Amino acid sequence: MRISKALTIAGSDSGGGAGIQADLKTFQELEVYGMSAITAVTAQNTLGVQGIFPLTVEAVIDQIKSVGADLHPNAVKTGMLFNSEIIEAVAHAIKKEKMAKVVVDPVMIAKGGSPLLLEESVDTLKKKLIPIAFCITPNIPEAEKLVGFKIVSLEDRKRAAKTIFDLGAKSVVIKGGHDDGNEVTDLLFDGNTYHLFSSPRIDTKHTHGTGCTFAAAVTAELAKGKSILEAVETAKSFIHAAIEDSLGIGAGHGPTNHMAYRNRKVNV
Ligand SMILES: Nc1ncnc2c1ncn2[C@@H]1O[C@H](COP(=O)(O)OP(=O)(O)O)[C@@H](O)[C@H]1O
Ligand SMILES: Cc1ncc(COP(=O)(O)OP(=O)(O)O)c(N)n1
Repeated sequence: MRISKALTIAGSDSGGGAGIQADLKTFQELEVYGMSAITAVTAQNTLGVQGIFPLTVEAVIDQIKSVGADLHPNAVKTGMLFNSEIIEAVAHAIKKEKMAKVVVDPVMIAKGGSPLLLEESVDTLKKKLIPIAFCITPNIPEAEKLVGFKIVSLEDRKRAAKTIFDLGAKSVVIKGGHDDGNEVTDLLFDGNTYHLFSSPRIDTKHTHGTGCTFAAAVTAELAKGKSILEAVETAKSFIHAAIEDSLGIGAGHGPTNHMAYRNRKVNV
């Protein structure tokens, strides 16, 4: 059996809904072998983030090197990177290990408001990581931080996607969860064409880890050799099912159901 492999370079969420945990669950559900390099440990649950403990640059680099030297991932995802030192080291290691198909989820602030990236590190993200991204997946507030203007209309979103593309990413998905309206629309710009992916908005507070899960699904599909268009299409279906069938656990913003997409396929 020839299995596709994906590496996530991200923070650990003790609550299991976001970060490394969400990524590995998503890889597994999409039949991709998952590997991890942890950048920071968070004490976190559905009520918020109670503690953040970044790892040393050496610890992060050694994990990426170990995976690169032996297991050769077909695609890589980055999530919470927390500070400029970690961003620079991760970008350097990815290049040194010649890792391809890098999906950058530019995680900045958790839904509860806790900063998962230092404000002063946004510039490092733009200069060091975006230029090596095959795909970058900001939500609307993250895209606004990257481009420096407000995104209100679809035209603003298209302009922002092109501006981020011009920083060096090969494709850009600006997700629409933070927009309003009865539909949630994600916008993909592949350098030539703008593609829209819409679904009905699910009325729920259980959306913890949606961004991580979506980007991990894109990464898994790219690892299997799918095109960016196919990967985003599957990721959108995966996250929609995961939100719709959410587990209702925890007293706050609960996680999504990473098993939902598979269960639906099994039951058709
Ligand atoms: N209420 C919702 N109903 C349906 N899909 C949603 C909802 N909220 C987010 N999504 C989807 O989840 C993914 C993550 O979106 P978003 O919330 O913008 O990112 P983040 O979790 O990074 O803030 C996107 O694919 C988006 O379309
Ligand atoms: C360790 C860790 N990484 C990333 C996030 C942010 O995840 P996201 O998918 O954007 O979802 P919310 O946390 O914003 O609901 C995180 N919380 N923890």
